[in-house]
Amino acid sequence: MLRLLLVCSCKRIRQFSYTIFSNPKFNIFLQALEDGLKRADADPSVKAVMICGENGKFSAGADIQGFSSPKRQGIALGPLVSLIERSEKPVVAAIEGIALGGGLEVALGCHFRVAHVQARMGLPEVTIGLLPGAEGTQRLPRLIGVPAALDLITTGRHIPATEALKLGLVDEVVEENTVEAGIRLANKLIGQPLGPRRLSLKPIPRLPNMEAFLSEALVKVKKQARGCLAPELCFQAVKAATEQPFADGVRRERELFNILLTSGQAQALQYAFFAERAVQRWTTLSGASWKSASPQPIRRAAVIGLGTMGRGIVTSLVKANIPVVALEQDVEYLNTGRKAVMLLLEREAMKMGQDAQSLDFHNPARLQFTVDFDGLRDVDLVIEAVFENMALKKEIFKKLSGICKPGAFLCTNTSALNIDEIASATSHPQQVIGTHFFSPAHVMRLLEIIYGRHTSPAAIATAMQLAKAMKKVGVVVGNCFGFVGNRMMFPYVQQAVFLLEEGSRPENVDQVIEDFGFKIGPFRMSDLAGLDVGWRSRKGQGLTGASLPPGTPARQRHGRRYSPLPDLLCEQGRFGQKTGKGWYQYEKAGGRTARPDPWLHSFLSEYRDTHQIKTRFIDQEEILERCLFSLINEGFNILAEGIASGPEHLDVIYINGYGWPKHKGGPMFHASTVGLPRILAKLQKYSEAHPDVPELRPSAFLKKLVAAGNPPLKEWMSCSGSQSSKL
Ligand SMILES: CCCCCCCCCCCCC[C@H](O)CC(=O)SCCNC(=O)CCNC(=O)[C@H](O)C(C)(C)COP(=O)(O)OP(=O)(O)OC[C@H]1O[C@@H](n2cnc3c(N)ncnc32)[C@H](O)[C@@H]1OP(=O)(O)O
Ligand SMILES: NC(=O)c1ccc[n+]([C@@H]2O[C@H](COP(=O)([O-])OP(=O)(O)OC[C@H]3O[C@@H](n4cnc5c(N)ncnc54)[C@H](O)[C@@H]3O)[C@@H](O)[C@H]2O)c1
Repeated sequence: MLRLLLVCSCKRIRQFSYTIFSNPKFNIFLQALEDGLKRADADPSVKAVMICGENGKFSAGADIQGFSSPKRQGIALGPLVSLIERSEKPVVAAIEGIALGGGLEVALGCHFRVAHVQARMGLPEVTIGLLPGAEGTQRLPRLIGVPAALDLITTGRHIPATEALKLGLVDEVVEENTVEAGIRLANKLIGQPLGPRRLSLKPIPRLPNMEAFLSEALVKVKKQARGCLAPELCFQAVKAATEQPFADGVRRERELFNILLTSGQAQALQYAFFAERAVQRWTTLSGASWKSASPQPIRRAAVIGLGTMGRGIVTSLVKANIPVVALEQDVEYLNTGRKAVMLLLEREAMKMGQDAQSLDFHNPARLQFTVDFDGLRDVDLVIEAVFENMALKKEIFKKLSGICKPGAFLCTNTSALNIDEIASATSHPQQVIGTHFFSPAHVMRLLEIIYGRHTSPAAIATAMQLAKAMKKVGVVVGNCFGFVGNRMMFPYVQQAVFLLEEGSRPENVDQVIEDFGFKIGPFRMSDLAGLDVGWRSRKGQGLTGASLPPGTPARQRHGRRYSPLPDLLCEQGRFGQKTGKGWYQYEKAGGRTARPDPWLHSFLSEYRDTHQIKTRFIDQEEILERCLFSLINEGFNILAEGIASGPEHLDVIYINGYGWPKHKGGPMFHASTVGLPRILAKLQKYSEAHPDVPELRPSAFLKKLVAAGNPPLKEWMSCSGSQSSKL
C-alpha cells in the first residue's frame, strides 16, 4: 500500500493515504494517486512530495491475479510514473520492506530514493512471465547502466538495499526511520533543479562495445531461458532502450508486454506462483490442517547416513541454523561423510561471503559427527537417510524409538517405501513421517512430506515448518508406493524404455523431452542418478535377479509388459556416469559429458532381433505423448485416491523436484491446457496399441472429468468426491 506525504513550507506533514496497491490484493487505485499529485502540484503550500508504504512495506507491485482476470483492466501505471517524474516539486520515495515490480517502477519515477537497510527491491515480472510494464525497462538502464539493468530485469532477482546503493538504484540507505529520513531529504531538496533527476531525460550510459555486449548477453539469456519467452522479451525491451528515444522505447515495452500477457506462458507461471503458496495450506484426508496442528521447535536435529542424500540434508540443516548430530555406521564411513559434508559447507560458505560466519560449522555445538546412537538422546528430530532397505530402516527406527525422547520426530528419507511399515517398528508411530528430499538435497527446493496412518498433525506441521526454515517448498502428500513424484515418474521412465525397444534411441527421447523444456531427459537423468539404484529396487521386488522364477518370460512380469533393458545394462556394469557408461558413454568414470554410444546402438539392434521386435520410426509427438500423458494419467489416479489434495500439489512437486519447465505450469496444468478430452483420446489410442501396459489405460478420474465437460483445473477436485483444490 503506498501513501503520499505532502511536505509543506511550514514543515508540517499532511498525510493522504492514497493507496495504489491495496493490501492484500494489491488492486491499483491509480486515480487517487494521480489526483493527489495534481493537487500537490497546484497547491503552493506544498513544497515536496514523498511516497512511502504502510506497515513497513513499500509495495509488492501489481496484483498478479489481475493479469489473468477476465475483467483485466487496461491500467495505465506507466503514464502515472511519468506524471510523478514530471512533477515540478521534488518527489522522494521512502522504501521500506519491499519495492517490487510496479512498486519499484513508481520509485524510479521519483526524483530521489531512500531505502531502509533491510529493504529488498527488484523487478520480478520475468518470473511470472511478464516484463516490467510501467516504463521500468526504459528507466532502469538509464539509472544503473545496461549490464546491471539487464541482469535485474532478465533474472527478476531481489537485491538488498546495500547492493541497490552500490548500483546507484537508491540514493541513500538508512538504518533509522525511513519516512523521517525521506522527509528530511525532501526538505533539503526544495528549490533544487530536478532536470538531472528525471530518468526519462537521461541518456543511456554507453559501453565501448555495446553491440558485442548485447549479442553475448542474448545468447546467455536464451540459454538460461530454456524455451521460456519472458527473459528474451525482457532483453528486447532493454535493447530498445539502447537504440531508441525514451518514448519509442516505452511503446516497444508496451508491445512486448502485451505479447507476454497473452502468451500461455505468463498464465502458467502465474498459476505456479499461486500454486506454490496454495500448497502451504495443507490438509490431510482426515481433515487435519494448520488449524489443528502447531509446529514444534527444532532446537537440535540428527541425520543418520552420510551418503549422497545425508550430506546434503546435513548441509541444509546447518544453513537453516539448526545444530546437527550426524551419524554413520562406522568410523570409516563417518570420516568419508564428514569430509564430504565439510566440502559442501565450505562451498556454501564461499557463496555466502560475509554471511557465512553465521554457519559456524567448525563448532561442535553446531555440527557434531558420531557413530554412537547415544548422541541422539536429546535431539528434537531425526532424519534417516540410510540405504533403501526396509529391514535396515525398521531396525534403525526401532533403535531410535528406544533412544530418542518420546516427543522427538522420526523422519525417513525413503524414496518409495511404506511409511506405516517403518512406523510399525517404533512405539511412537504418531511421531514418524516421510521427509523426501531430492538430490542434491542442499540445492533442490522440494521436500515431499508424507504422512502415514498414525502420523500426528503436529509432525506434519513441524516438517512443513522445517521445510520453510531450510528455504524449501514442503508439499504434504499421502502414503503409497513412490508417493507422488516417483509414482508419476515410474510410467514416464517405463514408456521411455519401451520406446527404445520399439525403435528409438536414448538421445532421440532425451532430445524431445529437453525440447519440451525439461532440464534433462529420462536417460541422461538415469545415468546421472545411477542405473544400479533402480536395479537394486527391482531385484528387491523380485522383478529381476536370482529370485526371478525360472521360465519367467524375458519381457513380461505378472502378465504385464516388462523391459529387461536397464537390467541388462547393469549386468554389463553400465551404471551410468559413475562407471563412465550407461545409456550414453562418458569421457571417464565420473565424467559428465554424455555422448551417444555406438555400442548401445548395436546392443539395441541385437536385442530387438533376439526378441523379434520390428523396428519402426517413432516421431516426436508419440515420444512426448507416451512419456508425458502416462505420467499425467498417474497424476489423475493419485488425485482420485486423495494421495494429494489438489492438482497444484502435483505441479509444485514436478516443477521443484523433477525439472518440469515452470513456464508450462506443471503436468496437471499442462493437461488442462492441452485439454482433457485430447489426453483421454490419446491414452485410449496408445492403450489399445499396448494392451499389456496398464499405465496407459486412462484413469477413471480422467474419464469422469471429460464426461463432466472438461472443467477448469480449479474445479477438478469438486468432481473427485475427495478434497477441494486450494487455488
Ligand atoms: C490487453 C490490455 C490489458 C492490459 C492489462 C494489463 C495492465 C498493464 C499494467 C502494466 C503495469 C505493469 C506493472 C508491473 O510492471 C507489473 C507488476 O508489478 S507484476 C507484480 C510483480 N511483483 C511480484 O512478482 C511480487 C510477487 N510477490 C512476492 O514475491 C512475494 O509474495 C513477496 C511480496 C516477496 C512476499 O513474500 P512472503 O512474505 O513470503 O509472502 P507470500 O509470498 O506468501 O505472499 C503473501 C500473500 O500475498 C500474495 N501476493 C504477494 N504478492 C502479490 C502480488 N503482486 N499480487 C497478488 N498477490 C500477491 C501471495 O499470493 C500471498 O497470498 P496467498 O496466495 O497466500 O493468499
Ligand atoms: N540418491 C538419491 O537420489 C535419492 C533421492 C531421494 C531419496 N533417496 C533415499 O535416501 C536414502 C539414502 O540414499 P542415498 O542415495 O543417500 O544412499 P547412499 O548409499 O549414498 O548412502 C547411505 C548411507 O547410509 C549409511 N548407513 C547404512 N547403514 C547405516 C546404519 N546402520 N547406520 C548409519 N548409517 C548407515 C551408509 O554408510 C551410507 O553412507 C535412501 O532411502 C534413498 O532411497 C535417495
